[in-house]
Amino acid sequence: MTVELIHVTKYYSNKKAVDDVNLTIGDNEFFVILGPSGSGKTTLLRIVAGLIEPDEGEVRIGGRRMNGVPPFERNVAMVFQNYALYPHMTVYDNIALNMKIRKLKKSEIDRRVKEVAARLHIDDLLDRRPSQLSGGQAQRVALARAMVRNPSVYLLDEPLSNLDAKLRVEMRAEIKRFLGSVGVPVIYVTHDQSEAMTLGTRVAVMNAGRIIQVGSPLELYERPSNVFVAGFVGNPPMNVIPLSALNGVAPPPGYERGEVAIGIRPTDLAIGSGPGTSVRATISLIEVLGDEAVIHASAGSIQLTIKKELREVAGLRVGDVVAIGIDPAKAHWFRSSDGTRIEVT
Ligand SMILES: Nc1ncnc2c1ncn2[C@@H]1O[C@H](COP(=O)(O)OP(=O)(O)OP(=O)(O)O)[C@@H](O)[C@H]1O
Repeated sequence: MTVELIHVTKYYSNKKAVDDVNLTIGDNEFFVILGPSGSGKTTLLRIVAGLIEPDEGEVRIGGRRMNGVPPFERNVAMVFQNYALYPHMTVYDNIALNMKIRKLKKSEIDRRVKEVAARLHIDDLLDRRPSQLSGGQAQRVALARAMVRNPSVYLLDEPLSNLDAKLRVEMRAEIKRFLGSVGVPVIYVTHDQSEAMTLGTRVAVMNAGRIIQVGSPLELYERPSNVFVAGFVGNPPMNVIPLSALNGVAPPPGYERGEVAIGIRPTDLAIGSGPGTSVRATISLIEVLGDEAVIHASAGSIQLTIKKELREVAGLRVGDVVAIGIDPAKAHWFRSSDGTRIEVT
């Protein structure tokens, strides 16, 4: 089964919430749509589900045109941000409902509910109602309900957004384990780049209704196609500095200094002099993140973010003036005019 979106556009009033999206998502793909709030991710997912009709373009599932086909005929399983469990039903009945509607045998329903509940460690919760569940338990019930269905495609809309950090990481692993090899496309929407990078076999970065770049997590990280992707993928974001503000680094061949910006990942900056050039900067903030630290420093109008292992920077204090080494071999280059990437070979 593949999911194809061909020139899909959706307007709200005269604003394009989804703007000419073209994607083909294959079997066995765990496809993540990553973008900031309001970029059109949910609208796109709902178009695949059939909950919203596009104004232009075509949706195909398994090669069949789906425009005008109601959601229940598309055989998609959707897990919503807020779980959308039926409050008056037990966990068991919430999971079983779709199979009851499809008139499966009672014994078969019972077998499948118990099997999926055991896999998701919710087998002791089957008699409870949704109001008696924690967020993480409710999330697993919503997932279980989707997983008993053998759908043509799984659609998940920020299913982990209500969980605390620890449970989110645990659930991420469970989702990857259960849905990573189901043999049908999984489309997963998130605004969290670390979730996208750990879950996705491919990731589409979306902004203002448009797909900005599609690639593997590594491709997006190593070759962001523009400044937006460079700033959205990777934590903390890449440093992007107009070259006119930086002495000692030459622009790429064929460009003037004023035409380009240099991008350097926080992990690629050196503290102290390294290969390349260096700038003197004053440390304004030190954030300790477990065994790593993020140092914020300013050099005139330039703000820099540097990420290092904690033990490497243990002696530094706010207010210290340090040399920050910028190695052009680690640089990404972007056109100042439109933010697009310049390939330097
Ligand atoms: N029913 C609607 N009527 C009018 N505008 C809408 C409607 N639904 C969404 N929009 C607008 O369409 C754009 C895309 O919204 P959408 O919910 O798809 O974004 P999103 O990327 O999923 O955001 P979030 O991460 O905040 O859920 C936004 O500008 C939003 O305000």
